[in-house]
Amino acid sequence: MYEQEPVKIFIVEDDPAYTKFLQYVLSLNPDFEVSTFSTGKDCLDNLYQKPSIITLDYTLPDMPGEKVLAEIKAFDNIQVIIISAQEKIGTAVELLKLGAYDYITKDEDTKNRLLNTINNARQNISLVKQIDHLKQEISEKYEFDKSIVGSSGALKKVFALLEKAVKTNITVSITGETGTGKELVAKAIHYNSKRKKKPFVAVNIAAIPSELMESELFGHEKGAFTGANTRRIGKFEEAEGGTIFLDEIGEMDLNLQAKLLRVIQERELTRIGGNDIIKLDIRLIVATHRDLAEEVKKGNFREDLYYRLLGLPVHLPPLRDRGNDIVILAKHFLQAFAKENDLPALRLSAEAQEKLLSYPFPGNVRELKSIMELAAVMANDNEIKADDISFNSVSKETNFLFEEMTLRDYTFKILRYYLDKYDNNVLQVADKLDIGKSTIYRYLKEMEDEPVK
Ligand SMILES: Nc1ncnc2c1ncn2[C@@H]1O[C@H](COP(=O)(O)OP(=O)(O)OP(=O)(O)O)[C@@H](O)[C@H]1O
Repeated sequence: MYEQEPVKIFIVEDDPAYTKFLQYVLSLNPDFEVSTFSTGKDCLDNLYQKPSIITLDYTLPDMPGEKVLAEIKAFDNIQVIIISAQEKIGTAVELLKLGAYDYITKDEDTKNRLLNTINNARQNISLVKQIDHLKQEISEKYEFDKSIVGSSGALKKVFALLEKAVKTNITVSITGETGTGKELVAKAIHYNSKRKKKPFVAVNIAAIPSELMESELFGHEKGAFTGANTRRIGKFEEAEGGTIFLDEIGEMDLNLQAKLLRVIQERELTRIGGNDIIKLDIRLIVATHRDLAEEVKKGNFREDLYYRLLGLPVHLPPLRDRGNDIVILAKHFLQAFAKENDLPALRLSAEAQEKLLSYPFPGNVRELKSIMELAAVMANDNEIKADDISFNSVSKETNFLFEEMTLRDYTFKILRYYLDKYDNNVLQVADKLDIGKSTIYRYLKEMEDEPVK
């Protein structure tokens, strides 16, 4: 957790004897590189040396302590430890408010307290650096064209909408089958927007029991209901300043829909069991695999909420409608998998590509990703062959059942498939399906009267 390089510390102190004492205390740790200054001005003039920590005597001859502190903090986020001859709680509180890291009085315990405080400050510096680094990494990771792979016309339309979405605070409603990248798109919007330094909070409405959902979203006060032993901050408050992503919004029960509507209309909430009104500054992104307009018609979704949430609608097409994106994504996942696992680069043979292109991917991009990872493991050399690609049986079944038709329509579909396959040879088809010829003719007549969807 500690940085490897020496920690640069400035001692700012006008009493030469105390300077010597502090210098001695800090020299006990070989990681510290200490410089001393006897005036505020001297310290400020040397900030370009970028110290990590400054111990600042509160009463300097040339400038008031608060002023030196304010100028240091304005220069950079340096940890300042105030060292003062008197213990004045009011002053200490003021200085902490101004951004001082700690306040230590000159007494016999100064040595231990100082070393402790410096150690804590070092951890703090290291954490702040790590967080900055991670934030930077995340926003690079979510650059649109780096994170959302594909170049089909269908996806280009999505990119154009995303470019618009990031410029404003408009609510975005994302639709698409499972695994089409709805959450990925929501994150990409957040990390490319002005809110990127603030939290992105995702809530899957389908994953939380409805009786817990209100408290999950809006929080509760201590004692609001049996079991509410402490105050709890809800996801909306957690996302303050940032983005809240409500996944599977179509699964929210009607009761809560009314409460959600109020919160987004007013942009404020009250925790369960509380009275305080909490103002919200959040961006809302919702997603669903359902046709919400249809759910409104069926009475499962409030119409007023539907219009509130619609905002900028972004539809993610199923993978089977994205043409060559299947191959581009397959190669992308192979490359990522090889990199993660220190494997040599993996090629995708022409037959393997063909096999992928002929499959309808009911699980969309998520399914393609796991298929490619398995293929990378199964491959005998650096080339993925058609045989290395296996569509798991669950998917085959779902694929077959995917369109959710009536049994009658399934029968017709199967019949049409076999007739195509056997060049309309009714005798052969009757044999394969183990039904009579006349049954086939009867079905064909029915199909003519009412064509298969
Ligand atoms: N265009 C894409 N480029 C790269 N990776 C993608 C793309 N689309 C989806 N993925 C990856 O596929 C997986 C599934 O995506 P995601 O979880 O965003 O889908 P979803 O639509 O939210 O799924 P669900 O509806 O089941 O929650 C993730 O690992 C995601 O990173």
